[in-house]
Amino acid sequence: LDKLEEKEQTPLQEALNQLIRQLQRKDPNAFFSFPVTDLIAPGYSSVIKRPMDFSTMRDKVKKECYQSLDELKMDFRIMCENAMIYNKQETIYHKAARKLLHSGMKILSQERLDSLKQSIE
Ligand SMILES: COc1ccc(OC)c(-c2cc(C(C)=O)n3cccnc23)c1
Repeated sequence: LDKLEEKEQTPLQEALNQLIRQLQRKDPNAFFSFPVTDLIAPGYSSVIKRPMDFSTMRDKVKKECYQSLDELKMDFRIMCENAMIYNKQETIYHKAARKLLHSGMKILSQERLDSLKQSIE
């Protein structure tokens, strides 16, 4: 297919996109929607070696970079931990990241992922 023709989503891609939608609802300020730039966060790229955000996750789903649901969980954890490393504890970003990580780990619990995996096989 050339670039313009949409490819059919695999069951794994559908499950991944559904999880990302559920996780993004826990980020109402959209602090995690797009990559953090050095413009809005001075020195960010020299502190954070593995940047991650929801738009990058969506791109990775589209490019079939994720081979499992657990790989999405790893990127989600990295995204939240990055914010808790770069931003000091008292900042809104650090607090938002801790809260997002907590609620996200429920959405990505082993039980939830195991039952989703059953439905994908
Ligand atoms: C104030 O509105 C926005 C809008 C988008 C943002 O990141 C995509 C952020 C943002 C997001 C972050 C994070 C996630 O560390 N951040 C850190 C320092 C300064 N700004 C941010 C803030």
